[in-house]
Amino acid sequence: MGSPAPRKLLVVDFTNEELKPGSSSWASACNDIQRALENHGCFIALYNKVSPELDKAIFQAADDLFDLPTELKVQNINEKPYHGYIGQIPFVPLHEGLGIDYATTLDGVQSFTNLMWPKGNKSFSESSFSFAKTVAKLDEMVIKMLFESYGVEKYSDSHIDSTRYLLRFLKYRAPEANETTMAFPSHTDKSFLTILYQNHISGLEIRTRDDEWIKVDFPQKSFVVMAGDACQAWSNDRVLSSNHKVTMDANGKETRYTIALFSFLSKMVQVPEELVNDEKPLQFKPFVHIDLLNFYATDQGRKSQNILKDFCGV
Ligand SMILES: O=C(O)CCC(=O)C(=O)O
Ligand SMILES: [Fe+2]
Repeated sequence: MGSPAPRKLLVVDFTNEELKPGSSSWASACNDIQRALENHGCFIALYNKVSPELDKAIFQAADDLFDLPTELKVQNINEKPYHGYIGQIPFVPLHEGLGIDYATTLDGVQSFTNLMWPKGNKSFSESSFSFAKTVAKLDEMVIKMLFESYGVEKYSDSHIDSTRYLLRFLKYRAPEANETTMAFPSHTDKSFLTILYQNHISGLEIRTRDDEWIKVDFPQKSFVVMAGDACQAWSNDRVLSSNHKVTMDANGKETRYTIALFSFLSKMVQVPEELVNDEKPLQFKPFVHIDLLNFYATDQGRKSQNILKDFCGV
C-alpha cells in the first residue's frame, strides 16, 4: 500500500505563459495531473481565459434560464440519460439542472436557446457558446497532458476529435429551516472528464481513496477538473473517478450555481495497449461511451457499487 493521499487538492496553474508542450513546466504539470487524478480523481485548475465579462454573463444566463417557468424547462428532453432537465425531485428538493448537448457547436447552443426562448436570446446563446468553447480548451489541454503523462500522447488528437461536450447549468437553492442540506447525492460522473465552475457559494465534497470526504473550497474563478468513470476505464483503473456530492450550508441564504462541462466520447472507450502489462492486466473491455450511461439508467446500474466492473469488467 502507498502512503495515504494528501487531503488537499492539487492546484495546477494554467495561467503560466511558460506552460507550453516541451517546456519543463509542462512536463511537471503532466506529472502533477496524473498524480492528482490517480490520488483524488480531481484537481483545481487556475485558468484565466474566462474574462470578467464572460463570468458575469454566464451567471446572468443561469439566472435567466432558471427564472423560466417549469413547463418550459421540462421541455429540455434528451434521449441520452441525465442530459436534459432534472428537477422537482422530492428527495433532492434543492437542485435543478438543464443541459445543452453539443455545447461547443453553434447548432447545439441555438437549438437549446430556441427551445427555451422561441424569440431568441442572444446574450444567453453567446455567453453559453463562448463559455463552452473556452472551457473545452482547458479540457483539451488536460487530455493532452494526461495522455502524455502515460506516454500515449499519440492518441490524444483522435480522442479530442471525437469528444462531444454537454454544458449543464446547475442550481442549488439555499435550504429552508429544517430542510435537508443534501443538494446532490453522492455519485461518480459517467463522463470522461468534468470541469466545474461555480459562483461564490461552495458545497462540493469529494471522497478520497481512503474514504474520507473533503470539502472542495476552490478559489473564485478557478475550476475543478474531475475524472469520470470513462477516464478511469481508459486508464486501466489507474485514475480514480471519485465519488462526490453537493451539500449546502444549513444557515446559508444564497443560491449556488455550477456551470459544468462534461466530455463524452463518440468513439469506443478503450484502454491503450501501452497501459496493459503483467502488473496491470486489462481490467475493462472496450465499450461505447453512451452505453455506460444507458447502463447507469437501469436498476442494476444505479444499484451497482462498482459500475465499471459490472458494466465492462474483464
Ligand atoms: O455542482 C457541483 O459542484 C457538482 C455537480 C455534479 O457533481 C454533477 O452534475 O455531476
Ligand atoms: Fe458529478
